[in-house]
Amino acid sequence: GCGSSTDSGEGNKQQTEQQDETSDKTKDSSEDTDSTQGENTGNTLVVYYSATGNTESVANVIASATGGDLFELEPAEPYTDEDLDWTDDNSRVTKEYEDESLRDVELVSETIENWESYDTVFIGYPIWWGIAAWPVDTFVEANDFTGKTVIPFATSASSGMGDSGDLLAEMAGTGNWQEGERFRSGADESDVEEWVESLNL
Ligand SMILES: Cc1cc2nc3c(=O)[nH]c(=O)nc-3n(C[C@H](O)[C@H](O)[C@H](O)COP(=O)(O)O)c2cc1C
Repeated sequence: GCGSSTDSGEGNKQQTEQQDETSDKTKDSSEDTDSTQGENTGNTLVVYYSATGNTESVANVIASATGGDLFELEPAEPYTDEDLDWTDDNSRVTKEYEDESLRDVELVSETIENWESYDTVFIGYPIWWGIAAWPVDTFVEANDFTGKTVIPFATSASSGMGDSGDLLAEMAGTGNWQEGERFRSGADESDVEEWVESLNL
């Protein structure tokens, strides 16, 4: 079922400052990060969108392996099985694929509590038609990744990462984006763990 695990309370949207990369802001007067420091070497966040659970499984393994926090991106209007039927010319996902202007998927929440405290951000998604499932676009466009290491990951039936990571990096415009990794839909936990270890975070 769709995750109801985030009960961060609706309506506590922090202001998302939309900043162009020209502003060299050195002020950081807002020390509102509650004690997120501790246990781990760095603060890791695992953000993901998953329509049918495959990417979620990988995200869970990454979070366990890194001690990171999980955040599920939830479309305000969730995709039903019918919506996801790519064999149907009239399904929601097919229409969105064919008309880029329809891909602005509104999310339940696109801001993260204590965003400043994370220095490594994993971003996970299913591959749709060779690119990242577009619900993640909204998140990527809404946040400032300056100073963060960003590591994309994906699940797919057979396609590789393709340009999905590069396209997201372009959309973000900020952040130190890594190459990332694609896993098959039913990836073994051990494969994911090995990959995380290889990153030497
Ligand atoms: C609309 C749609 C398009 C897809 N396009 C591709 C594709 O281009 N290549 C591929 O290998 N798998 C494709 N798939 C399969 C998904 O990438 C795969 O099932 C993935 O693991 C789903 O992740 P999720 O369970 O987290 O949503 C597509 C699935 C859907 C629903």
